[in-house]
Amino acid sequence: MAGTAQAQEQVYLVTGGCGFLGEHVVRMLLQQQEPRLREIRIFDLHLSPWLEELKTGPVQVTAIQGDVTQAHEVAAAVAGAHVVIHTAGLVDVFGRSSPKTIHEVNVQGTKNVIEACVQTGTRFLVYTSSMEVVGPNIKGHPFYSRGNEETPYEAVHSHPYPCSKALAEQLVLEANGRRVRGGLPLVTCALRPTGIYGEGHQIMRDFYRQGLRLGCRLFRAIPASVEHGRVYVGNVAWMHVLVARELEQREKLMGGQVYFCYDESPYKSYEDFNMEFLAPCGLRLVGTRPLVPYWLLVLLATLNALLQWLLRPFLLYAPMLNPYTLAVANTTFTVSTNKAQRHFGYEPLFSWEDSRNRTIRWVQAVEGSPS
Ligand SMILES: NC(=O)C1=CN([C@@H]2O[C@H](COP(=O)(O)OP(=O)(O)OC[C@H]3O[C@@H](n4cnc5c(N)ncnc54)[C@H](O)[C@@H]3O)[C@@H](O)[C@H]2O)C=CC1
Ligand SMILES: C[C@@H](CO)CCC[C@@H](C)[C@H]1CC[C@H]2[C@@H]3[C@H](O)CC4=CC(=O)CC[C@]4(C)[C@H]3CC[C@]12C
Repeated sequence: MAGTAQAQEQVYLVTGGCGFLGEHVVRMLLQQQEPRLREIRIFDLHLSPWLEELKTGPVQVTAIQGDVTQAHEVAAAVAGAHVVIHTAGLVDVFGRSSPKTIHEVNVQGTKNVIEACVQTGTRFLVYTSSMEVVGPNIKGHPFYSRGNEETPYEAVHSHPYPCSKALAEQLVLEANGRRVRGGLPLVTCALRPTGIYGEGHQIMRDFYRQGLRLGCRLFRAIPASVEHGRVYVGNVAWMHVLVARELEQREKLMGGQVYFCYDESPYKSYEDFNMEFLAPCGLRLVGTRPLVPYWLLVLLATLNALLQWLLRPFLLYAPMLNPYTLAVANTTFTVSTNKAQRHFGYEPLFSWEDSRNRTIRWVQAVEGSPS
């Protein structure tokens, strides 16, 4: 009996568990049948209907509607959890939300999660950071090609999203070793995905819809030579699950560390990579070189930013193209590292072929193929 109680003792909390990545983390935790998992708590501002179907399995699934900016709500959700996987965040590089709101959710929300761990005695915290904490910086320095966690880069930000992710990551790493209730040290680490793709990726869906509107075409805007790191959502989720599992055994090695999320996805430009999925769904990318000169794109992006500012009192104008998204899309950033493999034995769970097929099937199922 004691063995059974011991075997099923752990409670995991996934903040943002109804988001694009969060849903994959939750499903992965259940699929992998974490041996000691008794309960998964899903804490999100908006709860999704699919949660209901998960409630019939052997692991208790508890949905908690809450806001990470509210310290008391976070503390109540964290109390009694062994591990917190903090994926909740406001992902906004389009200017939909104010900088203040982005800061509140991403920075204050993360502070609340850390303080809740300390107050309630939760020892293990996995934070979903981002490649954006590195760059591109405000000085316009090129990102790096095939970089790793040690590659030097002057990370200086002005855009609210990367600023907030960088600050939050710093808080999480600095919290490593703090004494939690009961006297034991908090063990934290941060995972930095590059651009995530896969089932549920809204921007991919937006590009697909845009292509359909344009007669099954998309027009190349970024040179094919600018490579942008991408990683499959299932592998990112798997990395989170592995880190959560291994943190206790390897706290000395993993505590306070950052890990880029990587897999076998090929190095390509943002647009060429998207075509890996959109071409089998009937779209084509027009042009082997950008059809619009770069200076014109910069001008359009600046105009969009100006229009957004002018129209803000009346309506929300938030197009995909703005100076920041152009800078990210137009600056090479790819990672090549095996730190996660060395530190906690990570190998991608999904091959590139599998990741690609799953994503294609999702685009086809969501939208239906054009005739
Ligand atoms: N999508 C991407 O390419 C990348 C995302 N990330 C990070 O991964 C994490 C998850 O991102 P996605 O799944 O793409 O975003 P998402 O927007 O799909 O998911 C975020 C989830 O957080 C929840 N949330 C937002 N504000 C909240 C609040 N105040 N209280 C409670 N829950 C709240 C949302 O309801 C949503 O379910 C974020 O922290 C993001 O910064 C990092 C690198 C790349
Ligand atoms: C210039 C346009 C012509 O088609 C293309 C614009 C594409 C952009 C909307 C995307 C290009 C790169 C993306 C970002 C990148 O993948 C890294 C990210 C990490 C995160 O943590 C959040 C999302 C994002 C900022 C992602 C957002 C969309 C792009 C800027």
